[in-house]
Amino acid sequence: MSGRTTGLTPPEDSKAPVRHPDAPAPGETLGAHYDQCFGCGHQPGGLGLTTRAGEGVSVTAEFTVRTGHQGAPGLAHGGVLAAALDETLGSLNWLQRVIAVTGRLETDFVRPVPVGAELHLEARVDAVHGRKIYCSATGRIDAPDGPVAVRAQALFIEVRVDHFIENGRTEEIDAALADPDQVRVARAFEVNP
Ligand SMILES: CCCCCCCCCCCCCC(=O)SCCNC(=O)CCNC(=O)[C@H](O)C(C)(C)COP(=O)(O)OP(=O)(O)OC[C@H]1O[C@@H](n2cnc3c(N)ncnc32)[C@H](O)[C@@H]1OP(=O)(O)O
Repeated sequence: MSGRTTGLTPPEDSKAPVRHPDAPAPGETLGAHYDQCFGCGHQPGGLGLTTRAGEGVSVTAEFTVRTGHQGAPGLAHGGVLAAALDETLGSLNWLQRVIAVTGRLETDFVRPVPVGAELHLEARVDAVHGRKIYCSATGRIDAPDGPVAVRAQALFIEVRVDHFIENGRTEEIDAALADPDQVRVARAFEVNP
């Protein structure tokens, strides 16, 4: 394998990640950050990922590959697997109480994942440098210690809630801002909203 790109290598003066004191306890299920989210929301075509807080700044998640997730016959689409990794990595936001979005996501597809398989994902923050959050994730087939199917290295960039307000379609942003549950979730992510 060719190894990491420089964009995913934490600078030498990076800091160790810090779990926020108000982060959900290890084992606690993390809710959806947005009900319409393809990854963690509750919509028929989505992944319906269930994520739990882990130790330190880590999370675990599972999702079952369904027929609507196919690329080749009987196998999960690579983009769906990358989305599952991306979503699991995004859930690390809950433990740091920051809002961060994916800047770069590098994925290794190690094994094909059949329809019906349950993908067990684990993600952690490796290092933080200013707004840059360096993290990694692994997806295993059918058990937390099952064969590795996918791996990812990622760089998330911390943003303010304005990132969504300024860039999202007005219709959905207005609905989100009018929804007290959504505002509560945004505040749970952001230390200084
Ligand atoms: C109301 C809703 C509330 C709930 C919300 C919860 C949402 C959670 C969602 C989770 C859902 C799941 C997750 C999802 O799916 S998130 C959805 C997918 N991601 C996006 O849509 C992000 C699109 N990109 C952007 O908006 C901007 O490019 C961002 C914000 C990322 C940076 O633009 P910004 O202008 O702000 O910053 P900057 O350009 O000065 O860069 C800053 C630093 O970062 C470095 N850099 C940047 N990119 C890369 C790269 N590709 N490789 C290597 N390095 C990169 C850059 O060199 C610089 O470094 P340095 O010079 O400082 O050393």
